[in-house]
Amino acid sequence: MKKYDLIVIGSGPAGEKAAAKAAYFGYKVALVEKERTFGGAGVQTGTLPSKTLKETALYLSGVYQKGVFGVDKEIGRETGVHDFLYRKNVVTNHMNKMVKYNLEKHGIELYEGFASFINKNHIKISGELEQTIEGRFILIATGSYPYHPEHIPFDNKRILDSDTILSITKFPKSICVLGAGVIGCEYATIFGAMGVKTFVVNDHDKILGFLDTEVSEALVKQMKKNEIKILFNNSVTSFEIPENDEKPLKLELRSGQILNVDMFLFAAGRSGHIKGLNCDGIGLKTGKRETVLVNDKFQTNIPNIYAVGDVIGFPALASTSMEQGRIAITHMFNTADLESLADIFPYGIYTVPEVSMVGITEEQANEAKIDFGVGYSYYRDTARGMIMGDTDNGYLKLIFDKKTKVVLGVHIMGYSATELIHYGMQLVQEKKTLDHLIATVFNYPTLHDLYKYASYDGLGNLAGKKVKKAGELI
Ligand SMILES: Cc1cc2nc3c(=O)[nH]c(=O)nc-3n(C[C@H](O)[C@H](O)[C@H](O)COP(=O)(O)OP(=O)(O)OC[C@H]3O[C@@H](n4cnc5c(N)ncnc54)[C@H](O)[C@@H]3O)c2cc1C
Ligand SMILES: NC(=O)c1ccc[n+]([C@@H]2O[C@H](COP(=O)([O-])OP(=O)(O)OC[C@H]3O[C@@H](n4cnc5c(N)ncnc54)[C@H](O)[C@@H]3O)[C@@H](O)[C@H]2O)c1
Repeated sequence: MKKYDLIVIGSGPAGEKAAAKAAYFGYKVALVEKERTFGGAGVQTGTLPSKTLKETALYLSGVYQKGVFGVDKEIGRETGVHDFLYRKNVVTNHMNKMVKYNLEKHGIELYEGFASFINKNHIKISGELEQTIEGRFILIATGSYPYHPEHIPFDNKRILDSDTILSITKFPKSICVLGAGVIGCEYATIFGAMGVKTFVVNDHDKILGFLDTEVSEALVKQMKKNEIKILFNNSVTSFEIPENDEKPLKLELRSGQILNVDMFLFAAGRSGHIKGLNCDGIGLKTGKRETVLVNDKFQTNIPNIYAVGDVIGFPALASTSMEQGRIAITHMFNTADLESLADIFPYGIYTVPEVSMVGITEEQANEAKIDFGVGYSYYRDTARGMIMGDTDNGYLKLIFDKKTKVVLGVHIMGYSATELIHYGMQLVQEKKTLDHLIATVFNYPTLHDLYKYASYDGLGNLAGKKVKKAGELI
């Protein structure tokens, strides 16, 4: 039987980065992946496919060219599902090879098959070739899958989840998205940009519940402007699927309304991938929504078994999953480098328009009884925003401590928000002040001016010279 220092289960962002780090430090590593492809939800079904589809939708619809040239680009009649999925397939295939190359380059031994625990050191691999391998340490990085409530008749054709939406063979004229979390909002705005009549059904009165409420409301306004209809405090209670695919699905809502749409996308949560691992059999503690319970070192209740990524639940991001993988290796092998996950990290929502945030929201500042001020700046008021012809009512909002003027939170809605946020993250991490910000020179014209003018606005607020109304949007 082959013996390893470490066996990693899963080749998603968490498993790949952990395996590569352990191998880099000279340990003998095996990685087991149940699929023929590498990269998990990060590469195959989640992060990169959806981000590529967003870019494709922007390109095909010319959303951002409208603001510059003032013309609506009609999505060509001939634009079909093939064009829509083409670039996604190119990116996925390329990144699949990149992950495999990275694992092989580090000398990691790859096993194809389904892994399950025999005991705390032995993993059975089921597949074409059944075998058992032994590991001093085991890392569970099995990710998550779309949760399937019983009352939803998924058929992989028209009633879909975020995995099966990637294999559509026909473009819908209309779609209902259930859930206004990250997946729901991102896909709703992708389909909205493609000119698909889009409905979002959410069981709360707020989309993307963790966002600063003002920003969440600003995104709702933009979605409505892009003709996406959001049905709040509602849900889908029953489904009627006609035999003839040309006829619409009939969805009954909790409110009693009926939606007749071509397609339905479930985007209301995911569960951890622990089925078949035999966690109970070896006494591994698990939690809600099929997650594995870990301590702050990502160690389970069985000391040589660690778990990272989506399978441990929140925050369930590719960005944080990779770091968790690297940190788990630090603790297994005492590499003494990366000890813990940064407590300040950004959220990037790849909607149209993008939204990104770091640090605290107004609601959190109120809850913590912080005496805070706010400062706003709008894309359209910057030279770069004017050149771009901002069509998103994009803006940046700073939240700062009134006494010290230290920046506590940055919130951006608009073009490239997920890129622009990183400067804001540095400000929050390093506790920089508004004075520091206005003394900083940026390239001109760039969108970084947003930071400078939000600072001036904040300082104006402090001095009682407010000229803009808070949260003002066209
Ligand atoms: C639609 C969508 C969009 C997203 N967008 C973003 C984004 O923009 N930014 C971001 O940071 N995050 C995003 N995420 C989240 C991100 O994809 C996940 O957080 C990330 O992929 C988790 O990484 P992981 O390695 O834990 O798991 P996964 O990527 O799910 O990988 C787990 C791997 O383990 C394998 N596996 C499972 N069980 C076994 C077993 N028993 N034996 C062998 N192999 C097994 C699976 O086949 C899979 O390859 C998105 C997710 C979705 C669904
Ligand atoms: N850009 C990103 O970083 C990104 C993108 C996509 C996904 N992800 C990750 O994937 C995870 C899962 O995302 P998600 O959007 O599926 O889940 P989620 O839990 O974030 O959102 C689910 C939404 O659906 C609503 N909902 C739940 N049940 C409902 C029902 N029966 N009827 C109506 N509405 C209902 C919830 O109120 C919530 O708003 C996220 O936690 C996130 O970490 C990240």
